[in-house]
Amino acid sequence: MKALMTSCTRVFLVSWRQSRTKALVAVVLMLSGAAAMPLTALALGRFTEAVIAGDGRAAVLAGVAVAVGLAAGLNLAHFAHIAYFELSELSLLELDQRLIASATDSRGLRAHERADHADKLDLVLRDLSRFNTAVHALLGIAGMVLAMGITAVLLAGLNPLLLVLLPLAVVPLLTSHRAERVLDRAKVRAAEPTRLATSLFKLTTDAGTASELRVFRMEQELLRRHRLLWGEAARGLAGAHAGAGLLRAAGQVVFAAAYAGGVLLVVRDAVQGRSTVGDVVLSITLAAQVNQQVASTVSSVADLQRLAATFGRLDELTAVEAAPAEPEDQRPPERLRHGIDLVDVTFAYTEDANPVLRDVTVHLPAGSTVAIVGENGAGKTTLVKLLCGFYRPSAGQLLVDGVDLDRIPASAWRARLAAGFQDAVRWELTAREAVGVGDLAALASTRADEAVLRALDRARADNLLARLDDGLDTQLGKSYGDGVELSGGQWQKLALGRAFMREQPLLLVLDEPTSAMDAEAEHALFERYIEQARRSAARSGAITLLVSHRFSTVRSADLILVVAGGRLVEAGGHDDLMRSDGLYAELRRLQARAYADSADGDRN
Ligand SMILES: Nc1ncnc2c1ncn2[C@@H]1O[C@H](COP(=O)(O)OP(=O)(O)OP(=O)(O)O)[C@@H](O)[C@H]1O
Repeated sequence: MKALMTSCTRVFLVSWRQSRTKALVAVVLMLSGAAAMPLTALALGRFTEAVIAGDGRAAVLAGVAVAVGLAAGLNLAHFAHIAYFELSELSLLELDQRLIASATDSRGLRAHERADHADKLDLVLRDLSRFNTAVHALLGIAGMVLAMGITAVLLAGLNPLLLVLLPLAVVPLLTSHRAERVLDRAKVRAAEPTRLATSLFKLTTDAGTASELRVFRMEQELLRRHRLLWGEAARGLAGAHAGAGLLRAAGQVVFAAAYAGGVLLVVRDAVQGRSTVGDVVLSITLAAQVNQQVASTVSSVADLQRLAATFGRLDELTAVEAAPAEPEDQRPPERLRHGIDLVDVTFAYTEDANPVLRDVTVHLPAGSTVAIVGENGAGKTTLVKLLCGFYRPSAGQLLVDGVDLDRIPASAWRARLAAGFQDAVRWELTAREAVGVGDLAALASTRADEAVLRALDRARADNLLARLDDGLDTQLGKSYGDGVELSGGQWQKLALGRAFMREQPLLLVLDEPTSAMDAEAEHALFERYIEQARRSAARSGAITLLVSHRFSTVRSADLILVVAGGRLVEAGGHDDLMRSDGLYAELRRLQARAYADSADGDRN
C-alpha cells in the first residue's frame, strides 16, 4: 500500500511539475467522467420508475439525464487523454534526463561496470517506457475512488448490506498486489539472461562484428546461446505470469460471488415489496459498474505498483554517490608547479577482486612528458583512469601539487584534463564537431574553425582534411545517408585532434591513441608531441602522459614508467633504463627484434 501511495504521489508530482493547468484539466475531466457513471445508474432507475408510473415529464427529464450521463461517462476520459498525453511524454522526458544526468555526472566509472547496475538500468528502461500508462492509471484510480464513493451512498440507500460489496472489492486489489510482487521477482531473476540475450542480439546484427562473425562461423553458436538465454528468461517469466494470472482470477471470483449475492438481495427486496423495480435496475447497473470499476482499478493498481518498483530502482541508479571521505573543498591549480605524486597507490576494480595495481609510488614532475609502457594487461590504462579521477585508489593517495585529488571536485579536475583514448568514440558528427567537442566553449565561439584547425595541426592530423570533400563540414559516419565512413586510423586522427582542443590542460593523456598506426608512425608522432609539450610546458606546467605497449616509441620521454603485473618495476629516462639493463632494456630489445624496425636502430 505504501509503495502504491508513493507511486501515485510521484506520478502526480512529476506531472504537476510539467504543467499545472493540464494536470488540473485532466483531473477534473477524469473525475467528472467517473462520477457520471453511477449518477447515470441513478437516472436510469428513476427513468424506469417514471415510465412504470406513466409520468411522461419525469421520464423525459430522467431520459435526458441518462443520455447526458452516458455521453459524459463515455467521452470525458477521451478529452482528459488529450490533456494528459503531453504530460506523460514530458514526465518521461524528465525521468530519462534524470537517468542521463546521473550516468554522466557520477564521479567515476565504477557503477557503469557492475552487472547488477546494468540489470537495474535494463529493467528501468523497459518499465519507464510505460510511464504514460501510469498517468492514465493514476487518474483512473482517482476517478474510481470518487465513483465508488457515490456508488456506496447509493447502495446504502437501497440496502445497507450491499455496502459489503465495497470492502470485498479490496480482495482483488490484494491478490493483484501479490501477483505484481510475484511478477517483479521473476523480472529481477530474468534481468540477467534478458540483458545477455539482448547483447548477443546486438552482436549478431551489428556492422562492427559482421566480419569476424562470418570468418569464424559464429552465427550458429551465437544463435544457440541467444535461444538458450531467451528461453531461460521466457520460462521464468511465463511461470510467474501464470501464477500471477491465477492469483488475480481468484480475487475476481471472490468479488463476483459477492456481486451475485448483492443482486439477489435486492431482487428479493423487490419481490417482497420493500423496494421498487427502479431500485432493482439501479442496483443491477451499480453492481455491474462496481465490477467494471474493480477490474479497471486492479489493472491501474498493477501498473502503479510496477512503477513503484521502477521508481525504487531509478532512485538507486540515481542515488547521490556516497559523500567522499574528504571534503571536496579544493580547486585544481591554475598551473602545475610541483607535479603529481602517486603515494603507495593500490587499486582493485571490485572489493573482492585482486588488486590490478599495487603500491605504486612515483613523482610526475610538472612540465614533464611521461611515458607509461608495459605489456598488455600490465595496468597502464588503469593507472591513467586513476589519474583522470574515474576511480579512487583502494589505498594510497594521488596528490596534485600536494593536494589530494579526492579533495578536488571531479568536474573541476576533468575540466583541466585532455585525453585521447585507445577506444576513442566514433562521434558521427561533422568533422568540425567531432574534433571541436574536445572544447565545447571553443566550438561554440566564432573562431571555432580556427581552434579546430589548430588542434588538428598540433595533433599532426591536419592531412586528414585533404581527404574530406567538404572539409570541416563533412558529415561523418555511416548512420547518415551522405555520411563519410573513415578508416580506423582516420577516426584515431580525429580523436587526437579532439585531445588537443584544450589549449591549457594540466594533464594531457594519450592512452594508445595511435594503436591503429604502425610503430614507426607512432614513434614519429610521439616524438613531435614530446617536442611540442616541452615547448609549452613552461607556461602551464602541464604533464603529457603517453601510454604505449611499444617500447620503441617513447625513448624521448623525460620519464618512462615500466609497469608489469600491476607494479611499477622501473622508472627513469631512456638512457638510465638501458644502462641498468632491466626489464625495459630486455623488452625493448625483444620488441625491436619482433617489429624488425627498431625506430632508431638502437639495439644496444
Ligand atoms: N573494468 C575492469 N574491471 C575489472 N578488471 C579490469 C577492468 N579493466 C581492466 N581490468 C583488468 O585490469 C588489468 C589491467 O588492465 P589495463 O587495461 O589497465 O591494462 P593495460 O596495461 O592498459 O593493457 P593494454 O595494453 O592491453 O591496454 C587487466 O588484468 C584487466 O583484466
